[in-house]
Amino acid sequence: MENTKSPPPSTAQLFQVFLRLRPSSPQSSVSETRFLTAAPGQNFVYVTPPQERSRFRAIERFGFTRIFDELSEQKDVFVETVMPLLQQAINGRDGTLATLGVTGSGKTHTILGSKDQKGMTQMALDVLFSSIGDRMVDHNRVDIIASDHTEAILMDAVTFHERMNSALVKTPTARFQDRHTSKRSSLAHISTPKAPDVGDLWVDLDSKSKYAVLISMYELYNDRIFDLLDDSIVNNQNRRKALIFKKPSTTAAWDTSKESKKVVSGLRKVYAKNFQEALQILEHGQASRRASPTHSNSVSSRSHAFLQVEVKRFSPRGNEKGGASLHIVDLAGSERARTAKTAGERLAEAGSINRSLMCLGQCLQLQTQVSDNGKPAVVPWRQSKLTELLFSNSFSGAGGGGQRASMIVTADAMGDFNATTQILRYSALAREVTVPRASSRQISGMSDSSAASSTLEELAVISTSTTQDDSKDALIARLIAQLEETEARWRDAEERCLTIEQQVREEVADEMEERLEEWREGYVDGKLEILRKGIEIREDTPPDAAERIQELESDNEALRRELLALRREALGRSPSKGRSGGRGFPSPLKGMENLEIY
Ligand SMILES: Nc1ncnc2c1ncn2[C@@H]1O[C@H](COP(=O)(O)OP(=O)(O)OP(=O)(O)O)[C@@H](O)[C@H]1O
Repeated sequence: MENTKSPPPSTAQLFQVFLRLRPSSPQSSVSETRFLTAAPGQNFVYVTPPQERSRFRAIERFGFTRIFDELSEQKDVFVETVMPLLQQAINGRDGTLATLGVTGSGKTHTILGSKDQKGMTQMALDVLFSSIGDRMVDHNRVDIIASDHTEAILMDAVTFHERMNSALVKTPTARFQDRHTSKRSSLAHISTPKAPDVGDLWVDLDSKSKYAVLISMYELYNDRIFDLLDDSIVNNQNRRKALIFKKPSTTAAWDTSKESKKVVSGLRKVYAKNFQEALQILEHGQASRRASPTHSNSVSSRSHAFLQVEVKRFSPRGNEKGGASLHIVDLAGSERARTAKTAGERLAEAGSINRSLMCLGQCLQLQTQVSDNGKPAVVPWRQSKLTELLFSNSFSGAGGGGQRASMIVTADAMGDFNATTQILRYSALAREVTVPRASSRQISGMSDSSAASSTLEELAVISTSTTQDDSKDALIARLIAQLEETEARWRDAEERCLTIEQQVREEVADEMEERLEEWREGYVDGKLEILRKGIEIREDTPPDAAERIQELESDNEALRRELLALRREALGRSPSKGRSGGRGFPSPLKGMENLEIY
């Protein structure tokens, strides 16, 4: 990163990237301290990690085309970002303005403004219509305006307004009507914006031409394109039909570009004669847009909204000579499910939003990079519907080269640190990581602002030293100083690595100890359980008395049978067998013949 006022433009750079800081307050923000500081007079912003992280994280510096600090007015932003694109559209080149940022960081505020201030959209329409003035093509000749609009449904603002209103009147239930009208009344500021006045601004027109302005609005919701000016869906959003983004079947006679750019087919295009008509169209379209309250923002946009302002140029006889569009895109905010406390449908929306923004981030990151062969890196803008809509609107089709798109990154200096830094990392045109020379202990001992400003001073010293036109000796001295500086940083980094390693080791040891303890407890409990079960198994159940009597009786019976058998055997062997009172020994079983056996 060089110390120029703006980061060096890259040949591959497609988007100019501006950073806008929104005024933060402890009520509206999530961080307790500021972590973003814009360097006065420079196009860099410094990100200082919150205290609890500063021990391990370096300070980052991001470069942008320009930074608008908290005090910047809507008009300041408009002059720098939209005016060149508006002039470009008048001159026949398409252009895109988009806002990117964490939810609640001020994207919609920038694009549509508030009760007190016009947004970029109202200012662009105001300047456009007041510049065209009476050089508007005859509004009764809608047929000539419609000459090449085979892919669109064209109507004038009066017809559109009538259709929208009659759709509301015909509403089957008051509930839908209420929803739509209450949504519109909450957006009342769109058509009744106050300051700032842009009467002193104008774009240069071709003095021999007449002009016509067509307005269309669509949203990309869950990766599908829906017309926001479709009156048939006023009452029932579920009847919405998704539109296709495709190459048109015919192109205008004046369009000599080799590759015709894709268009959203079947889109309603409303011809507005003046600023007030344009604002009414805008209000209707905005009321149809998906927005829901989330924890992070009470009116969070849940879709990416595209406003297309098509400027057509005609000869005094009414022949179309050219045309180009300015696209103003309000991107839905990236969010963390945990912070936004979303669930169900809201969570699915958030998933789709985050995926498309991730893809956009990749494209933005690659636009500033050069591939190995020295050529600009290929930007994969066709890989998501969002990037295809954004990039093909800006970079294909008719018209020459030059600056065609601007991205305003919005950020809250006291918002979500991680989410904001992530967006800055991929959207910034340049990035530098710096390990502060002051030790982490010194920094954490200072107040936040003094830590940040001392680091800013230090970085400024390092930066300015590189731009001096030194003699060789001075150059050598400077290189030695830089080497020492690098060595010091290296030692510092090594020290921090050792600290982290030590910390990780301690954490791992603690966890192992804990696990071992859990295992030990489990092992002892298991053993005790086994022993308890063993005791239960060995324990004899007391015999039942009836069972015991039966057992003894059967033993008794067996013994009786045995005794009887023995007696018979003994009688059979006796010498006095058959002769009672004979000679010899008296029989041992004498007298037992009549023995009763029980
Ligand atoms: N520069 C600013 N000046 C004053 N108020 C601002 C500014 N930026 C944002 N705000 C206020 O902060 C609130 C949130 O802003 P906004 O709705 O524009 O956020 P967002 O980025 O569009 O959010 P989401 O992505 O959820 O739609 C609004 O009340 C808005 O008025």
